[in-house]
Amino acid sequence: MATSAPSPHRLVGVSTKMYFDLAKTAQYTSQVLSHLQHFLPKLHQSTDVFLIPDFLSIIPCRQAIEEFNKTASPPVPLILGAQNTHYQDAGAFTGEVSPLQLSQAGVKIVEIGHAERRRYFGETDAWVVLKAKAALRNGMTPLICIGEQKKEGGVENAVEECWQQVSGVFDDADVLKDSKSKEIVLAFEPVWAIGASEPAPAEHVVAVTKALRQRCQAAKGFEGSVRILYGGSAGPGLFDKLKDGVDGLFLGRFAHDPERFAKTVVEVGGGFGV
Ligand SMILES: O=C[C@H](O)COP(=O)(O)O
Repeated sequence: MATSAPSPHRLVGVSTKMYFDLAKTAQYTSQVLSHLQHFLPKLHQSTDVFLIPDFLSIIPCRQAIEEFNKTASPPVPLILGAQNTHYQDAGAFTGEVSPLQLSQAGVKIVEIGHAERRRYFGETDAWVVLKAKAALRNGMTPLICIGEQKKEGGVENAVEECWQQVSGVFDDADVLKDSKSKEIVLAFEPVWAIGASEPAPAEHVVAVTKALRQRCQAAKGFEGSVRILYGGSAGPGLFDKLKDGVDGLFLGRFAHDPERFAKTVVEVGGGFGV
């Protein structure tokens, strides 16, 4: 069930978008694994960490994680994600990537409705519903990105705009039907804070995410669980200011340095006694 407070089990991750080439992604993955290894076994107990590379890097990343974990004890629990999915499992959809194949490739979490996909590729709220269902029926967690366009509208406007983008998922009585996964993750990413020099102000993020959590709770018939992340110029030093509202962070550019990413993971995880 959607709960009224952030989950004690936190979630933090990075999307490399289309920033890295194949070699850089491979190098980055192995550096992230090495950094995270220092925080075992506490990492296991409190925090889920995900890495969302480009599509072509998904299988090499999975292999790199498997290879690394042959000698890591306990294994580093790095969850693999995808930046998008089609909503059908198979068919005549040239150039698209099937959610069935993503799950077969080892993907556990799928980004849906990112602001860049909405802006450049026309992704709609209706597609978000279909894609969320596609992820869930294939055993993957939908990571649904929502966020208001303009900074000036304040909290109320942001909540309305965000809820409009995702309410179709919570209103759909069948959303969890046939689903192997029962969790939805929302990433609150104000469009104006993505690719910016600094994140949205903490009081804005906390107010909006608290209100969104209430909406999720009030959604009739939704029996799954919800975690809410903040994304948009997130990096080290931020989580503590947001922790009354969010369950974790979703990073972009400010995770490109694997050490800074690991530092952020430690902060989100509550320090791991470091
Ligand atoms: O996918 C991640 C978000 O869009 C945030 O990206 P950013 O931290 O580079 O602004």
